[in-house]
Amino acid sequence: MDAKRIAAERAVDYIQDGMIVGLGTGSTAYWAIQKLGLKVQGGLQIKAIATSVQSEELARNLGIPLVSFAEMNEIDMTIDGADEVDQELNLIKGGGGALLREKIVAAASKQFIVIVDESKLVKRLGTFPLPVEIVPFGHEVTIKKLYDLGYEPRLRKIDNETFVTDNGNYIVDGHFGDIEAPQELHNKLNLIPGVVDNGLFVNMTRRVVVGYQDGEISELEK
Ligand SMILES: O=C(CO)[C@H](O)[C@H](O)COP(=O)(O)O
Repeated sequence: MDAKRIAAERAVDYIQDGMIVGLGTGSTAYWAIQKLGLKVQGGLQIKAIATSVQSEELARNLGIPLVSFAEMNEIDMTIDGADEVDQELNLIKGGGGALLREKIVAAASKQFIVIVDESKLVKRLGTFPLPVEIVPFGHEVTIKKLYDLGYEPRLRKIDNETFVTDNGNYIVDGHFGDIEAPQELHNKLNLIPGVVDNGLFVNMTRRVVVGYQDGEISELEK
């Protein structure tokens, strides 16, 4: 079985009746939502809030009841993927462009479980290009300010069209080299006018479920 799927399905075992569940975005979260859908069809009583339009549609098609922040303000458990996980369980996320909603949902969650395959584990964050969500207005000057920070920002494009997030914003991707102080960098980036948020998730998760090619699973805890 796919290593991402193994991790995702293991994490879903933590979901219990009555919970409000945050649904992640991406190819690993896809498997968690699928498994959750099967459990709901089998009688599990939960309500969910999604981190993207894509995950919301998937959940709806599977019959998972959805809620919004207008109806509650705390999530019991969120399960989401990541692009990189370091030894402190800090993350880079946003490869799928959903980092802002993912961070809002993770920050509103009592527990935030991250699901990855082994390829996402790194000693230090920074090989994966860090996504930064920026507003379209003045994006040229925002990108210049990012460049001045030592970042080599590239406006994300899909099929030659500028990628637009579910929030109507743009994403830039770029390298900072090895990210030695993720919290510091996170704060610096978010202070730039025009930056909405960035893909660094520092000190947000205490549990990472890792799936391996050979079918093994491990859980990293903090
Ligand atoms: O942050 C994300 C989307 O914004 C994803 O969780 C991240 O990109 C990992 O994706 P995948 O599970 O497809 O490898």
